[in-house]
Amino acid sequence: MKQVTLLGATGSIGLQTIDVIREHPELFSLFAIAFGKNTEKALPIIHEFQPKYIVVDDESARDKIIHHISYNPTILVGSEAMSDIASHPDVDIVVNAVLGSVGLDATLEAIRAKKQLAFANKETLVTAGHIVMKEARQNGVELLPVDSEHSAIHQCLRGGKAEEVKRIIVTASGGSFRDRTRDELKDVTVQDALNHPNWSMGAKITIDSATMMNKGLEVIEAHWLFNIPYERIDVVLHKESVIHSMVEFQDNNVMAQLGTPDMRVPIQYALTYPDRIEFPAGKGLNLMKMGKLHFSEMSFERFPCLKMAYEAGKTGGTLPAVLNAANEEAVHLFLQNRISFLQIEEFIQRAMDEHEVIQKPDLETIKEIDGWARRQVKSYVN
Ligand SMILES: NC(=O)C1=CN([C@@H]2O[C@H](COP(=O)(O)OP(=O)(O)OC[C@H]3O[C@@H](n4cnc5c(N)ncnc54)[C@H](OP(=O)(O)O)[C@@H]3O)[C@@H](O)[C@H]2O)C=CC1
Ligand SMILES: CC(=O)[C@@H](O)[C@H](O)COP(=O)(O)O
Ligand SMILES: [Mn+2]
Repeated sequence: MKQVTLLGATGSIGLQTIDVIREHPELFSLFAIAFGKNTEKALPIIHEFQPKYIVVDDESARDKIIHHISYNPTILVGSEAMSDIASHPDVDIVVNAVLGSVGLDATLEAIRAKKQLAFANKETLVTAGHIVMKEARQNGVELLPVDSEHSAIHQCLRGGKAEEVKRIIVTASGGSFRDRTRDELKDVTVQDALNHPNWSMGAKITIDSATMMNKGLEVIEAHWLFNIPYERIDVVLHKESVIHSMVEFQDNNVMAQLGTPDMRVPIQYALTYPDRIEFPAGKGLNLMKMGKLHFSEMSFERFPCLKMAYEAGKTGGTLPAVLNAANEEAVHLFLQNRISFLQIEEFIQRAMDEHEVIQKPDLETIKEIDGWARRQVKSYVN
């Protein structure tokens, strides 16, 4: 029986991880959970699985749950406690499904404690990929991707050697506004942007899909996970999200991974790796029913966020941390109806332009710059 720590239990990936654990009670036990503020979603999980440790973001969340619990878990508050449950000696697998760069310390602690790490928290790798991957190498830990594209690439690479890879082809659905021109983006609403054509996901990543920043973050994530230079990572528009990504090898063979848009599939893959087991609650892919699959060229003019991400990734140093933090803050402001959709990209570009890049930053510098970028973006609104 594997003991699991689930960070971000109340989110979209968190709840789908719970589904996978529920399907396989003989394999997985929920040892610890962390979440932010959503006590309504947390309480049913706590009642059903009775995790030994519960970590919440602040005191008010703890006060809301404490009188509804009928056993004696340890309840802790704050990000340090999140690192503690990610590195607890009794834990076998850590699922990092927290949103944003706030997941960074817990990722590093899980790696240092040599845990099997099922990894959804892409912002961590964008912000501090060089530090995370160095720790992973030193501790002999492989990050098992949960992100559907990276799970696809991981599966395509199985048995292959990195030097045999010609390029990675990451597929992009195009997001909520894929059929609109830039002119048609001026007055779009939050509600419009949250309407992803294929996937049901958390709010922030759904907005990232609409701006194409999600793909930008994923290009940087792929660079770090698979050690591939940016020049050999391409993005192609594929509106059905059936091919989750592809790998082209030196001999022109192309491996693709296909499946229904169901995140429980890559989550289970990361939990059971290197084995594959049944997932009775899922549906198989029916290509006859789909009929056709479509592909078209990506445009940096239509989707400038992708261009910014390539630029940040290639420049390296602190620029990806600025890209990520500025994006997190701008998306937050858009979700609060305080800025327009097109101001998201405008604010990210401005923060990047105002930043003087520091190469090979340490963790402290990264955190400082992350804070700086967030303050800059907030200041653009006033
Ligand atoms: N959703 C998807 O299908 C996919 C998501 N991903 C990645 O997975 C990650 C999670 O995404 P998603 O599930 O959509 O996001 P959600 O917004 O749905 O969930 C985020 C989770 O993180 C928790 N959280 C946020 N801040 C804190 C904090 N300071 N301390 C502790 N917990 C915190 C939230 O708690 P609470 O809500 O209780 O405040 C919630 O449980 C992201 O990095 C995303 O890019 C990747 C591929 C697909
Ligand atoms: C499910 C998943 O992994 C998301 O990151 C998804 O890929 C978003 O789709 P697009 O960014 O391609 O719209
Ligand atoms: Mn993805």
